[in-house]
Amino acid sequence: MTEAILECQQLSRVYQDGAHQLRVLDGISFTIRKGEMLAVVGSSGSGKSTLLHCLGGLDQPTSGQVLFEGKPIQRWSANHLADWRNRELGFIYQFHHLLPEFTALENVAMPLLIAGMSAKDARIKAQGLLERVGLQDRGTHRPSELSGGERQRVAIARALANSPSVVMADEPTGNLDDVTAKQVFSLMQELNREFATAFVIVTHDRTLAAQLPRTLELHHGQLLPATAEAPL
Ligand SMILES: Nc1ncnc2c1ncn2[C@@H]1O[C@H](COP(=O)(O)OP(=O)(O)OP(=O)(O)O)[C@@H](O)[C@H]1O
Repeated sequence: MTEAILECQQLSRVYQDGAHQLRVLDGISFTIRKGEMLAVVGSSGSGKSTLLHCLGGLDQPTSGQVLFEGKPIQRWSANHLADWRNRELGFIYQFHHLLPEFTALENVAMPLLIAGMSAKDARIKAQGLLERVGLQDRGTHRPSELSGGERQRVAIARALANSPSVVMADEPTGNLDDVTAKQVFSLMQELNREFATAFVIVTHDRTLAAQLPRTLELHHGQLLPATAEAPL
C-alpha cells in the first residue's frame, strides 16, 4: 500500500451562528497517499474549502484530527504549523493570491526565501519552475501584466517551489475560460506525475474531476460512501 501523507479522522467543524449551530463537516475520515491526485466536489456551501483549511492547518476542527505522516498537526505550535505549511504544503487559489508589487519570478522565489534559501539559489530555482510552467519569458512581469491563465501558472510554480508533499488547490480553474482551464488542469496532472506531489483539487467542474483517479464528494457534511475510500 502506498504511504499515507495526510489523514483525517472523524473530522468535524461546527460554526456557531448565534444560537444556531452549523455543522459543516460531520465526522469525515479519509487518507491521502503519497503522490496521489484527487478531486473534492460537492454543492456550494457543502464544506469543501473548510475541509481544505482543516487539512492545511489553517482552521481548527471542532473535533477529530488531521495527521501528517502519522503525527497530529493540531498539537503543533503556530510557528511549527507555519513552517510545516511552507515546506510541505503548496496552496493554489481561485484568485491567484500573488503579491501584486512583485514580479512573477519574485513571487515564485518567495517561499524559497522564507524557507532560508539564498537569494541567488532562489532565483535560479524560481526561474527553472517558471520555465517548467511555460513562462520563462514572463519572469519580470507583475501579476497585473499577465493573463489569468499565466497568473495561475505562476501560482502553480509558487506552490511547488519547496517541493511540497501535497498541493491543495481551491477552485484553481474556477476563474478561467474552458480552454485555459483544461490547459491549467493538464499542467497540474503532468506536475503531479513528474514531482510525485499529491494534489487535492476542489472543483465545481465534474468533467475535470472525472479525469482524476479519485473523487471525494461532500454532501451534508459527510463524504458520499462510494467516494470515501481510495482504490488501492
Ligand atoms: N468562518 C465561518 N463562520 C461561519 N460560517 C462559516 C464560516 N466559514 C464558512 N462558513 C459556512 O460553512 C459552510 C461551508 O463553507 P465552505 O466555504 O467550506 O463551502 P464550499 O463547499 O467551499 O462552498 P463554495 O463551493 O461555494 O466555495 C457555508 O454555509 C458557509 O457559509
